Amino acid sequence: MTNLYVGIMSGTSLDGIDIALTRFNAGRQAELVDALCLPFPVQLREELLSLCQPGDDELRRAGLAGQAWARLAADGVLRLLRRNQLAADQIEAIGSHGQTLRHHPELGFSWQVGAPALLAELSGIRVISDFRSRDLAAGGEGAPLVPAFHDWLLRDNEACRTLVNIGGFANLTVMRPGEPAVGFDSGPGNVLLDDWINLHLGKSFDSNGDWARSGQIQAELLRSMLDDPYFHRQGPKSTGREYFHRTWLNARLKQLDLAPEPQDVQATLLELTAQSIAHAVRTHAADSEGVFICGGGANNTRLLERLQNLLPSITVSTTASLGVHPDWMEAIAFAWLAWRCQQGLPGNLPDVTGAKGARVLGAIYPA
Ligand SMILES: Nc1ncnc2c1ncn2[C@@H]1O[C@H](COP(=O)(O)OP(=O)(O)OP(=O)(O)O)[C@@H](O)[C@H]1O
Ligand SMILES: CC(=O)N[C@H]1[C@@H]2OC[C@@H](O2)[C@@H](O)[C@@H]1O[C@H](C)C(=O)O
Repeated sequence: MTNLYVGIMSGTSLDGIDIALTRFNAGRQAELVDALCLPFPVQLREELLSLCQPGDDELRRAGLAGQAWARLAADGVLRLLRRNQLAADQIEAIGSHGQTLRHHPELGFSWQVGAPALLAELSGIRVISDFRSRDLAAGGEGAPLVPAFHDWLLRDNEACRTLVNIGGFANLTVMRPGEPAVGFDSGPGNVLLDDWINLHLGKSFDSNGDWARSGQIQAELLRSMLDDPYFHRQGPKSTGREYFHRTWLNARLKQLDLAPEPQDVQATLLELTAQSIAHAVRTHAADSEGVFICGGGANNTRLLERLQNLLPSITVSTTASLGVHPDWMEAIAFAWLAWRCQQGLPGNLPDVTGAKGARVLGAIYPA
């Protein structure tokens, strides 16, 4: 056994496919051997984004987009193997999340495309996929799943520690000594920020939060957004593009009869992300010795500054200070979920997702 696993994640930001080659051992260690990110070709990104909303001929288009996703992922896996001089049969399994097109825990399903059988065929490696549906079948949200990995790898037995993954959406993991971990999606992370800057400046994201920094926070708009019941609901809870989207923002601008400068809206959206995370930390993790950020949002210096400001008594840093590169945490987590499945071990935390019990997650597509 090589204990080598590949984790593949492409999240709700739709920026690209993250692939992490990882070695696990029973000593609760995850060694990141190598990783890469494959940006989506523009057409595939647009198609996947469009498939996140109801549209024409969706089933055929989703079938094709899933295959294109698998071909791109397989190229990345093979590239990673080549540059590490590894053969396919040296990899125990790939853990592939796929691309979420719909997340409806209230209806009992969460749907990811990513043609896992094709990925197994093209890579010659066993693929484990469809990680969310067993948790949903057991009455859970099917998300967030990464808290189980955070808990396995980064729990501190002496002090309360909080991890926040800021991707398209943001999720929290609170680990308090002697207690089960708490975790949930706090709300939007970068998704509204990316959409707004794309609409006004044609950029895919607001590098370092510089554009947001140039604007003025609009108090009335911020209050109206923070009033949304999602932020006040108790967990288990998870969310997605079905709920927080451009129309959600536009409805508030319209209702308040506001037409702020675009950079003021960007500043307010960044503040929404920061305040919703800070609220979740204050409510569930006020005694944390530290808040550690991972995901693409860890690169947004303005967002980190605002979080530190809103949480003056807690040190805010990134998971780099815990030895895990913030950009690869989620991909490593999906390698870990494959490792758990291979061993017949549960991948979910029922206290986090709300499932009736711990379940082995994933469907296996042999090599
Ligand atoms: N230098 C940067 N400055 C500001 N924001 C950044 C920077 N780098 C990345 N980001 C943000 O991070 C996002 C990507 O984050 P990530 O890859 O963690 O998302 P994801 O995995 O798609 O999302 P999710 O965790 O919701 O599934 C980008 O869309 C962008 O908004
Ligand atoms: C349905 C879905 O794809 N949800 C993502 C999304 O991105 C962040 C947050 O919303 C989280 O719930 C989840 O991803 C991570 C990997 C998770 O399940 O932990």
